[in-house]
Amino acid sequence: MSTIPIRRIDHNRVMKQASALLAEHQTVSDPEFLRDLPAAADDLGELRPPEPGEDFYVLRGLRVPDDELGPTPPGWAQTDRQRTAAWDAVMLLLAAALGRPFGWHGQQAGRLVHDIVPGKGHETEQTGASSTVDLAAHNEDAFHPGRANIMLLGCLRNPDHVTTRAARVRDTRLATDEIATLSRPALPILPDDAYAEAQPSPLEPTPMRTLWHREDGLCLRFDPAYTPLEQAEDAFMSAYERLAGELDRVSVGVPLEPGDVLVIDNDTVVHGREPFRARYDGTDRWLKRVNVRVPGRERPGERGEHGYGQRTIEPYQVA
Ligand SMILES: O=C(O)CCC(=O)C(=O)O
Ligand SMILES: [Fe+2]
Repeated sequence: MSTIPIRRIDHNRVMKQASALLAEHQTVSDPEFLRDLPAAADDLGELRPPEPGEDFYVLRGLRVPDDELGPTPPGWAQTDRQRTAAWDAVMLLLAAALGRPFGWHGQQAGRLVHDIVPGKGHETEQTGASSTVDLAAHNEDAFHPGRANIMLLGCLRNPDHVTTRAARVRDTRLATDEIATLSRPALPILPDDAYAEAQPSPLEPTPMRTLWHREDGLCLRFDPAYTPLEQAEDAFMSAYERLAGELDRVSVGVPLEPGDVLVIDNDTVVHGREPFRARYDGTDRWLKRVNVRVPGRERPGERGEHGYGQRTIEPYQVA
């Protein structure tokens, strides 16, 4: 259970589409870029979404010319977006071949492609900008009913071979009563530190299910760092700890290399990252992240949740 599924991707084919889009449009935030994206993604050919048994995988084959990237920015807001426009385009092409990329009003200025770099002062947070702490296994944006179905993490740079981790809930072994306990709404999950203006939210926290079911099997909604576990009842807490232990047991280390794109089913897989020491000298680890919605994938138990007032940005439309 410790191997990482790898799917090959053709560098020239993807780059040809990315270059063609960027030749027409200056930046990936052009509305026309997004208008032309679906057709360009179609031309990439079939990209299979994560599926049961392979609900995360690494797309490998893209080559990143390190000297063309420029220095790793000290924070997402300092990214030279012109210089990495090709990689933003690549990430959006892959995302559009799998579903519909979207953003968040409250994250990274609403951008569709997030830059994940270690940030001074954020070392011990439970967010992508941290470094010295173990980033605990979590579903992305678990606090929100509109979170991604699929998440892409593309690696531009990872000089110290820092390991991302992924764990599938369907590999865990839990007792029937533990599954039943975790399938009842119990505790809320609160907005994470990447949503600074949502904290504290004036809205009443919503009790949420940790485990739930999709047509094809068990799913989870898990983010212990933002769950007020001190409010848990004993039976819930022991089931939750069992789940956390099992996720740890089945987790797989994914040391992303430049050009790798990790594709994760955000309903069945949690991800985290080992601690590392940031360099803050322009050579740091640098990932690009895109959230993807798969139309028709409902989470029935979550209808009506307020999502703490956080709103998605969904400019990507398929004709
Ligand atoms: O840095 C990583 O490998 C993962 C960070 C993370 O959880 C994220 O960007 O959502
Ligand atoms: Fe994450």
